[in-house]
Amino acid sequence: MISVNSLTKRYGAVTAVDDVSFEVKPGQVTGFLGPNGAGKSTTMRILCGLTPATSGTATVLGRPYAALPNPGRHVGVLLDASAQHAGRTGREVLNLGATLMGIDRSRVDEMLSVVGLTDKESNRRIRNYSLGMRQRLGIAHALLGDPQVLVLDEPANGLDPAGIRWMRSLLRGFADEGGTVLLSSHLLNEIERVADDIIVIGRGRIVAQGTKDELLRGAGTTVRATDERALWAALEAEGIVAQAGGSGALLAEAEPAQVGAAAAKHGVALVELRGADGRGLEDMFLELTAADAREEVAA
Ligand SMILES: Nc1ncnc2c1ncn2[C@@H]1O[C@H](COP(=O)(O)OP(=O)(O)OP(=O)(O)O)[C@@H](O)[C@H]1O
Repeated sequence: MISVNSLTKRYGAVTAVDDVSFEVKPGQVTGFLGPNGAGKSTTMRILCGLTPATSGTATVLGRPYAALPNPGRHVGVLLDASAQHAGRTGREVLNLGATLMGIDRSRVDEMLSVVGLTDKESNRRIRNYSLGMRQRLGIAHALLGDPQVLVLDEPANGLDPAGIRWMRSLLRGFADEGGTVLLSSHLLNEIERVADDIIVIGRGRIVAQGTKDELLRGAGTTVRATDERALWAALEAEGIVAQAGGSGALLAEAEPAQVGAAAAKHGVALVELRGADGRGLEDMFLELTAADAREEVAA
């Protein structure tokens, strides 16, 4: 469990994180979504004790990260895959991690195989790794201590499509076994495909949070009948507001079950009944991104 309460971080005149609160539950993948510069990394750095907050609190498993005994055994962190010593081999980095955490070195081989780094690759120096290989090594490092919580900042960066798919199934499996996952990305599509819960951040503030279904579900119901006039009348009689949705369909401001019941009550045969397309999240995210892009151009 991760808990962030009224977290604020200011760098001089810049408020990178502005009164942010959210919870990340076990057994779920929570996507932390926001355009570049939204405050994702800063929030995660505070959560992992790398940056002090200006105000507010962030706890993992009920304590600030720094107060966890042997934190690597509880929280796997990947914030910057390129932050490892470039002159060390991947295997050396993992061996060092295992020693620091007091873990048997056999776990190193296990994790190398989980992330798909071959023996030969693991013995190369990190300066010769591609970004995708660095991400894989970072994930191996995060998983090394067999933690209950994973905090991953843009882990899919640099991975090829097969790598991204692999990462998704790894995170899904981790959460299905009861693990807690906080995963950041600036790509809606990436988050949409793996997350159960989504937190959207823009300019340091949370602009939306909820389950993926809640956020992606559009308001209302698309409904179509062979007799359009009868459908209008049935909805009106039941006090359901509707508007024309194009091609004979109506967009009703009610849940599909209510709309279906209204049609049945008035003997109207339906040919289509479904929740309206959820474009709300994408529109909101594009607005955030567009506003930031405009600012950058203007600067
Ligand atoms: N050390 C720092 N000093 C000054 N400003 C900073 C510092 N770190 C971050 N910022 C600013 O805080 C804001 C949030 O940055 P942050 O890196 O948290 O965003 P992000 O959502 O992780 O972006 P990205 O997707 O590009 O990684 C930005 O305006 C950034 O310039």
